[in-house]
Amino acid sequence: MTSIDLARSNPAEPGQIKIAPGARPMAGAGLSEKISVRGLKFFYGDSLALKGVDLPIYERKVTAFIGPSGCGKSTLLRILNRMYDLYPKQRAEGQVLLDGVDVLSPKLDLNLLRSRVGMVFQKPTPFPMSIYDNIAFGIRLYEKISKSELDGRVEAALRRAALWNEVKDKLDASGLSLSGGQQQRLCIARTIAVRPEVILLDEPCSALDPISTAKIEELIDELKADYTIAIVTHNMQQASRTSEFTAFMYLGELIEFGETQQIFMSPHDRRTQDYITGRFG
Ligand SMILES: Nc1ncnc2c1ncn2[C@@H]1O[C@H](COP(=O)(O)OP(=O)(O)OP(=O)(O)O)[C@@H](O)[C@H]1O
Repeated sequence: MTSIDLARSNPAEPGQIKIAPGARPMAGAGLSEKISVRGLKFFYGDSLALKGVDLPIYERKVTAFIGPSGCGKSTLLRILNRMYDLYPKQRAEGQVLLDGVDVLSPKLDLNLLRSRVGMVFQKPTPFPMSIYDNIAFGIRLYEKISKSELDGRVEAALRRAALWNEVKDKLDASGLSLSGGQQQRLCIARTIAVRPEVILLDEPCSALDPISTAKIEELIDELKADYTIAIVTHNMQQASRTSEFTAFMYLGELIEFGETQQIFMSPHDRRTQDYITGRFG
């Protein structure tokens, strides 16, 4: 019995999560859990922002986090590579297993974690340096390689981010001289360059025009062949176009998780339905 069957045969009361914690939709269909979020709570000081979230994130699939403003989407995403660690008074409880290893462990090497789990932010954030160095910077941080190898890695990352043809003749120009959409692809190239396994995208298109947005969505579609991707988005069409799985959150809780088509076509929870049909949020 899949979690979706479980939810159908055992309808939840309002306020309950409708899938069994840690359940695996389509289990047996070749899915492997890259990240397992278990009983995750998150505190900003004394304020509880995540109230015990259980969620699988499947390998080489795109998982979208959706829900109204303030429900905890970005908080959840930022936990996956311990970004919150940069801020005092923020703390997580529970487990976030990456290939079975708890990334919340205080003993974890955070540099290594962030090379395995890369992040792209809402606003493009190129470093104030050349296009070439934007990509090379991260590689140099983690590896000692020759100049020609480095050139190859920079080119490969820019190609993979569908930016090479637009920048190959001006690699020395500042990353900040690019358009917003190009800057965001530069940030994705920078993330890919260090060969992560997971890419976290926090509303990566919200500052972009429709053409740049379409390019990023195409890119996400290509990247999922090699990477596990989690994306926070306010754009329901974007969630349905880009993701295979969707997690709907509300007031710090995971209300419903499942295959994107199921969530959008036949959500089990009234709140999910109300949100995706635009009744609130
Ligand atoms: N730095 C912070 N200090 C205190 N509370 C915070 C902080 N950042 C977020 N919160 C609170 O945590 C809750 C979840 O916020 P979060 O940013 O994760 O929501 P979100 O779903 O990503 O929202 P949005 O869609 O508006 O970006 C909110 O109640 C928010 O006010």
